[in-house]
Amino acid sequence: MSNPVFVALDTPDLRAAEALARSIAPHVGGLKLGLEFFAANGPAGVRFLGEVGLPIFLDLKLHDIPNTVGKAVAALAPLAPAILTVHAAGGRAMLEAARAAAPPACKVVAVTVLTSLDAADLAQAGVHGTPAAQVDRLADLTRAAGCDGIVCSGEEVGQVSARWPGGTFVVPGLRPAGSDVGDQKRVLTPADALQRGASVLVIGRPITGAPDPAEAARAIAASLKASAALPAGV
Ligand SMILES: O=c1ccn([C@@H]2O[C@H](COP(=O)(O)O)[C@@H](O)[C@H]2O)c(=O)[nH]1
Repeated sequence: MSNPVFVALDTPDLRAAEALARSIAPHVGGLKLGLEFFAANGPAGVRFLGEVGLPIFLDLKLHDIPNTVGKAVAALAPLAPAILTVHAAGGRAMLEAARAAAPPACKVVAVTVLTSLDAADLAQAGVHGTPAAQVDRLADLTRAAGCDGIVCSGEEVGQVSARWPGGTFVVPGLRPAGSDVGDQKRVLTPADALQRGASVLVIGRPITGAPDPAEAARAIAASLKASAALPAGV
């Protein structure tokens, strides 16, 4: 993957998503479509944006019993996503069912600890310890289930990528220095995350909410090159 940035098109508006996608396409490596977009536009919307010509990351964060998740993944397979998310907390059998039902070319990655959560949030949910410890536990479970990688924050990607050679490490919660973090709690800059071992950089509002999204995407790509984190020519 040359340009690791997948832009999160978090909008229910199909035409707005298309316009954004086309304007930033030269500066990103793929499009991430999540719950907001999928709830409004469904599989037809995914096919429509597929015509932009960039890899599609379906971020649906599936989390249910193994039978249900397996069948949902099978139903999504004709959309040929490059990446698909499930929740690692769904357990080993659910992760195995997702991997078995996905096309071989689709990377199935499991969300460990959402980047909008910190240690206090985890404690409220009965998980005591640091986000980093929980990410490690769920990464081990995901790997044992045969999935391709995980979603974690930039704070954990260094430790977890060192433990899992060949894994795919998807990192959201990315903010260029000085930008608004919004609802994210575990954040890092895109260049720092890449240098720590991220494979895929998920960036939404810093691009889509910018006055000039194409310029914001271009500047982020330039920051990756400047930090020597991205191969020349990208
Ligand atoms: O732990 C996670 C998992 C997924 N996301 C998704 O990434 C983007 C982030 O958007 P920003 O606007 O850059 O904050 C969004 O689509 C989330 O659903 C995440 O943030 N954290």
